[in-house]
Amino acid sequence: MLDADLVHERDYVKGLYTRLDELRAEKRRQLDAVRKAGAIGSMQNVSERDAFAAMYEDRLAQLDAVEDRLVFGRLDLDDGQEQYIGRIGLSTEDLRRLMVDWRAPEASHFYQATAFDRQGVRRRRHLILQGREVKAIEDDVLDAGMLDGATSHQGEGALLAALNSKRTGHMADIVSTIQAEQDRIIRAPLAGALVVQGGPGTGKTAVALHRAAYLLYSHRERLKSAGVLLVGPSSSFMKYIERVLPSLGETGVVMSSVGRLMPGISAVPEADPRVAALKGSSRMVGLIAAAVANRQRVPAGDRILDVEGYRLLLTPRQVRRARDKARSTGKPYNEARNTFVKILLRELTEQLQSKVEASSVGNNADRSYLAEDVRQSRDVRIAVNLCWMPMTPEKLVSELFGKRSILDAVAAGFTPEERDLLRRPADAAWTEADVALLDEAAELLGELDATAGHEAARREAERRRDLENAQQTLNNVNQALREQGLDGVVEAEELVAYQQGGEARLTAAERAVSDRTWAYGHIIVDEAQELSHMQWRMLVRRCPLKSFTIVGDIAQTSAAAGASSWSRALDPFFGDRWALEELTVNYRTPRQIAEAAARMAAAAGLVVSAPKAVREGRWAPVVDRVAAGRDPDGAAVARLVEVFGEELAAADGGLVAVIAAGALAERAREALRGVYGRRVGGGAGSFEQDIVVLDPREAKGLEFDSVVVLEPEEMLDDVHGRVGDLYVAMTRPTQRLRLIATGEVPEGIEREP
Ligand SMILES: Nc1ncnc2c1ncn2[C@@H]1O[C@H](COP(=O)(O)OP(=O)(O)OP(=O)(O)O)[C@@H](O)[C@H]1O
Repeated sequence: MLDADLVHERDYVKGLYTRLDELRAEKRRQLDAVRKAGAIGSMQNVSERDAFAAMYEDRLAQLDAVEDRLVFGRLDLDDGQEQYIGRIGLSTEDLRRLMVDWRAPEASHFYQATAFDRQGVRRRRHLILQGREVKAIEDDVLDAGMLDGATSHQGEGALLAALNSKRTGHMADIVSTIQAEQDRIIRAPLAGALVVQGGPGTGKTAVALHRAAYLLYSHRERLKSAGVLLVGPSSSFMKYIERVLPSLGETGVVMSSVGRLMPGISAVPEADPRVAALKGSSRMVGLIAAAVANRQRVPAGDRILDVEGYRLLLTPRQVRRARDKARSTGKPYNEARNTFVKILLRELTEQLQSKVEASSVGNNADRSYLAEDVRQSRDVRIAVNLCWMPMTPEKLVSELFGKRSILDAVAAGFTPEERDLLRRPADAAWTEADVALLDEAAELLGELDATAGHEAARREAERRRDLENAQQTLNNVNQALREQGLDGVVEAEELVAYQQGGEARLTAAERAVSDRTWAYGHIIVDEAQELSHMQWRMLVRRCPLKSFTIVGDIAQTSAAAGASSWSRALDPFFGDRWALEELTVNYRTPRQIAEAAARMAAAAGLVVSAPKAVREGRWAPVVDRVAAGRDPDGAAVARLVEVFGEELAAADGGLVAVIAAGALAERAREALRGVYGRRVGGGAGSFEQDIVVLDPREAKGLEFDSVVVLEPEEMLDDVHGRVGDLYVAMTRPTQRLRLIATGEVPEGIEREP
């Protein structure tokens, strides 16, 4: 028999879905009306109608995105009120509130209240839904007085149910079970830099994403036009998290991996850690600056230039004076070049004028064409360019690392070995380490096209005009709707609010990604420990207000140029103006596995903040020792194939990952493909399959039901990786871990306390 509470909640939740359906129907009606409005002639033109149609489609998509687990909580307050908490706010037509948005201030009690600090909450109820139906309810009674005669509900807690659920290859939101320490971080003030340190599985990524949604909700005014940027380590990671924000009703966050922050460039990882370390170091600041300065040259001697048959003289002194004047403008290289060119052209024109006058005595005809003659002269153009070449970041960096003579001229402080590491063929793909250098160069070079600034101003003016037109359209649309008897369906305020919000979404998300110089209102960095000094420079440039949320785990650093301490990484940019918060509970990895990983790390000398695991696992880590024979890698892979059926069975339809370093990963993938065919994916973007083979760096930030690590000892040596890599690999599973080793098993893994 269903108890009365469950019946009550089912009724209430049914009502919420009914209201959601009504709103959807209303939006659909508005959409149809706007489409028809064009036909009756009140709309100004088709593009306006399309703009409004797009607006309603967008609204509908938002309402559709919150279908799953629309509501998840209820608070019973001291004053007798009941408050339902869900993905969005909902009210009745006469504005009686039915459900509070989880990001609203009053919803924070749902996540924060405890028996010791009740915050006016008597009871917190979790509603566990399947489809649209309440399957179970679970109460935290905070006010002891309520326990008398009250029913208590058994069953798996909402949190444990979420943690035990099968992984899908895409991250899910945690909005219904955010824990208090996470909630405090999500709702932390916008200003300043907040660093969130936490061991594996503590929900750093989840917190980062929910914080993005929270900030956009509660600081919409400030962030709507500047936007929020969320940066992750790789494109596979961005793919893994891409569904979370839409499920929270947010589509306005710009998401990018560090390798994609320069518009038009899609970088590959830097294969050689020594190169990554060198290109990430602060020494590159001086090198790039020197490379830029090197492109301004004073000729060794006088040059004779032919202009329309007249011989003009360009002296080193002239060039030096023009260069110094241009530099003193303080403008970037390409913009200062305009000053340089103007000065030289003027001086050469004066020379030409004297010569022309000397050769045609008494003729004072218009000489204005002379300046044009000088400008058009091939000799002059070559001479000016040799002194100060217009430059793109790509050309500068490509020639710096591609031409030995240029590198030797500017890299005095670098050893020959270091110069060898910096060399790259001109046609090589740009790497993630290069991107930060290109950005540094772009900053020093400025716009290549002198008219680019004007172009931006023109676009801005156009955008403002569009906005005004849109306001005008608003009135027309309402008029059109009224004519169809739909009076009042579209509120003017609603449309204006949408227009502002919609316009912001377009500006922040679409304009920002194509503009290197875009200044974001806030930047959230995930796996921040991986960033090099040069990458930090690139990010800080994109948020002059220095409003940052920085999440990561120093112990998981694997990038050669990554951080070994927050202070060392951040002090150069934020001084002591950053606050540190810590997450202390591991929600992913079962206790036995988390402890083995922490013991291994400690034995290998890595200091880790090992969080407390929230769950006991069904399995201790399985260690499989295999005779190495003549081909150890072959033996490990053979064993993998042999036991893989067992792992699939244990994962019971969930995801199984094989993590191996270097060439071994490729071999394992081939072997598994031989047996499981297309079920086996590898590397970035393959998480639709239920078997994935990855190297530890690709596995960063991801999780799987079951994980097999091949040759763990190999991940500890410097060739294949660092302790952090094995630590990352071992902490990916939500259920089960197996290690296959032909040699030593790293110390600490097998020893139970
Ligand atoms: N409050 C929560 N409720 C439910 N699940 C949670 C909660 N917090 C974290 N999780 C889950 O724990 C797992 C780990 O979270 P997340 O990936 O954000 O951790 P992380 O700290 O970024 O880990 P890592 O540093 O190892 O990559 C995810 O499956 C996430 O959904």
